Amino acid sequence: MGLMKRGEPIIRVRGLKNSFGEQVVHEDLDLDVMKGEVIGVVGGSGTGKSVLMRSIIGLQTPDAGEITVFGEDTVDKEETETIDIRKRWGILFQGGALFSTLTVAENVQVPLREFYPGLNQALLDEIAAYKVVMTGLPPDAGPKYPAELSGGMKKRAGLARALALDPELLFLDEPTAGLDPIGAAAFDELTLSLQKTLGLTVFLITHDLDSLYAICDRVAVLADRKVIAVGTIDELLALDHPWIQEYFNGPRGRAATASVTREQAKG
Ligand SMILES: Nc1ncnc2c1ncn2[C@@H]1O[C@H](COP(=O)(O)OP(=O)(O)OP(=O)(O)O)[C@@H](O)[C@H]1O
Repeated sequence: MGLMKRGEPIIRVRGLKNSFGEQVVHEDLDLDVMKGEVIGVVGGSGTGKSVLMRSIIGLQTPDAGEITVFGEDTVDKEETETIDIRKRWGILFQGGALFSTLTVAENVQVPLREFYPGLNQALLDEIAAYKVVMTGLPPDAGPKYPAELSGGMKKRAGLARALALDPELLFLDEPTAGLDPIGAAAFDELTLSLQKTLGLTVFLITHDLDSLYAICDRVAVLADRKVIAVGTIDELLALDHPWIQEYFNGPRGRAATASVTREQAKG
C-alpha cells in the first residue's frame, strides 16, 4: 500500500480521456485533490462530473490517462486488486441509491459484509447503529426501510452507509439535490462537521452554490472537456471565463454570496 507523503495529492488525475461512441466527454483532464480538503466539482449538465467520479473509483475505464488514489493506480484494475484502496473510501451516489429491500441498518452493513465477511451480526448491528446516529438520524431509523424515510433522511442513511468503513476519502455526488434549502443547509453542516471530526477528504459534485460557499475549500470547474480552473471561489471569481462568471456572478451566485455575507455579519 502506498504511503502518502505530506502534500501529496490523495487523488491525482492526468491526461484523462473518456468518450462514449463519438461523444468525447473528457480530454486531457488533470486534477489533484489534496489530503484533508473539501473539493467541489462543478460544471454544466453533461460536462462529465459523474463520469469523472466513476473513473476515479474505477467504475469507468477511461480511453486514456492516469489516475491514482492514495498513490495507487485505479485504472483498468480487477476488483480484487483494488480492495485495499476501496476500503479507504466511501461513496454517496446520486440519489442516495439505497437498497429498497434492505432496512437502513442493513444498507449500512452492506460494505461491512463485503469487505469484512468475518464480522459477526452483533458487531455489524453495533457499527450500523453507531453510523445511523452519527449522521443525525434517530436511533429508531435503523430498522426502517428507505420508503419510510423523508428525502433528507434517505441522504443521511446513504451517508451512514458511505461512512460504514471509516473512510479517509468521501465521494458525494449531488448530495443536496432534491432537498429543500433548510434540509440542504443541514446536510452541508453535517458533511462539514464529519469532515472536520474525522479528518476526511471530500470530493463533492454539486450544483448547489450554497454548498460550495458553505463547505468547499476549493472548487474545480469542468468545462470544455477538462478542468479549466481549480481554486477558492475568490480565485475563480478573478478569472474572466464566461461560464465561471455566469455561474458565480449570475443571479443565483449573487444570492449565495449575499447569504454568506449575511451569515458572516451575524458572526
Ligand atoms: N454509460 C454511458 N453511456 C453513454 N453515455 C454516457 C454514459 N455515462 C455518461 N454518458 C454521457 O456522458 C456525459 C457526461 O455525463 P455525466 O453524468 O458525467 O454528466 P454530469 O456532469 O454529471 O451531469 P449532471 O450535472 O446532469 O448530473 C453525458 O452526455 C452523458 O450522456
